[in-house]
Amino acid sequence: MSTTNYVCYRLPEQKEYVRLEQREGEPVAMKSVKDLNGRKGFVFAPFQPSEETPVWLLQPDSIERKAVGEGDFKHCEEHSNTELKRKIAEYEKLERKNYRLRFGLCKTMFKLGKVSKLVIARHVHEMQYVVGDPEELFLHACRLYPHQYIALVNMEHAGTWLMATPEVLIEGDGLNYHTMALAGTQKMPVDYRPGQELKWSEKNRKEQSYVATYIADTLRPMTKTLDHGHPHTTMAAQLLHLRTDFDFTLNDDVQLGDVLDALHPTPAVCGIPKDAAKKLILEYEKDERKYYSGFCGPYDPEGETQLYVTLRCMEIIERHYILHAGGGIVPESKEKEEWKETEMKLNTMRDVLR
Ligand SMILES: C=C(O[C@H]1C=CC=C(C(=O)O)[C@@H]1O)C(=O)O
Repeated sequence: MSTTNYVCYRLPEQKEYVRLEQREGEPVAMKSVKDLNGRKGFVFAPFQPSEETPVWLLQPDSIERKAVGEGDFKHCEEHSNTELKRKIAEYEKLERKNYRLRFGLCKTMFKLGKVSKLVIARHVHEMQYVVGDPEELFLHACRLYPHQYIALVNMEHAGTWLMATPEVLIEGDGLNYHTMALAGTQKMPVDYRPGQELKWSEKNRKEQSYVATYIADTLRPMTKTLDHGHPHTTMAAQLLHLRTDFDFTLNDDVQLGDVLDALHPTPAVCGIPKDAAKKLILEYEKDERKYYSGFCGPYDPEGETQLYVTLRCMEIIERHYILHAGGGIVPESKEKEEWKETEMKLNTMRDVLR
């Protein structure tokens, strides 16, 4: 499927999307986020850079702006094969058991004092849908989720990924930058009005405050100015999250790649303390996260940068889709509720398929 190197992205609230293609040569593969210093292009970075999953930088020789339009999406067909259905049911049982085990392990790590927050993720194989054209799926996602950042990344060596994410990692114009601490989740009530404030549990507030504190502590030594607002409710497809916004300008000797290297991965996708949490995640989700919970978007330290965290996403592989979603676990978390939360997050991509 991934024979050409192209990306399509649509910023929140926009009616147009951008299609970038690199026909000459290959996207640059980098070993670390810091290697972005002095470069520009479209970045596709993994949770943890490695030989198999480097940081990619696509440098387009074709740039098109196109209307999303109305369009009529032909939904993916479902396989009717009973043997496949039996396999899927078996797989789902195993996946449920596996999550329970990892949640238990998380609680042990809290008791041992190794971590105080850990994001555990699920990597779910959906095999019952017959694959459609990824660009059609992208357009369908744009129409379904007008308030999200939608991106389709198709790179020969990274595969084909589609996302509808609410989380900005860094956006700015070369001078003024913005980021957000996004965490805590609840289902959006049917009568929810945009801007409406809701009650948030102590558990959700704590989960989000870890992210806000981490961002403030990380940015403080790198920035000339740093301002932040209060945690408030924000929408993401069928869900609500808690969010704190940060605006900042960089110290003269700090480059944007250094800031990304310091920030990523935030406790919204990793944990606290960062190194211990990352070590546990790499131990238990070694080959699975890949580009999920990394970041992607246009990057130009002297111009426009719009980098988002790769959440509510799926990898499209010839015969099936691998959907990814995780959630922050703290000692107060309850297993069944956390499982339900990951199901709701997975539904963002499932709803694009069904
Ligand atoms: C890790 C994910 O979401 C993060 C962003 C918002 C809320 C989150 C939470 O409530 O756990 C996560 O930190 C995901 O969607 O896979």
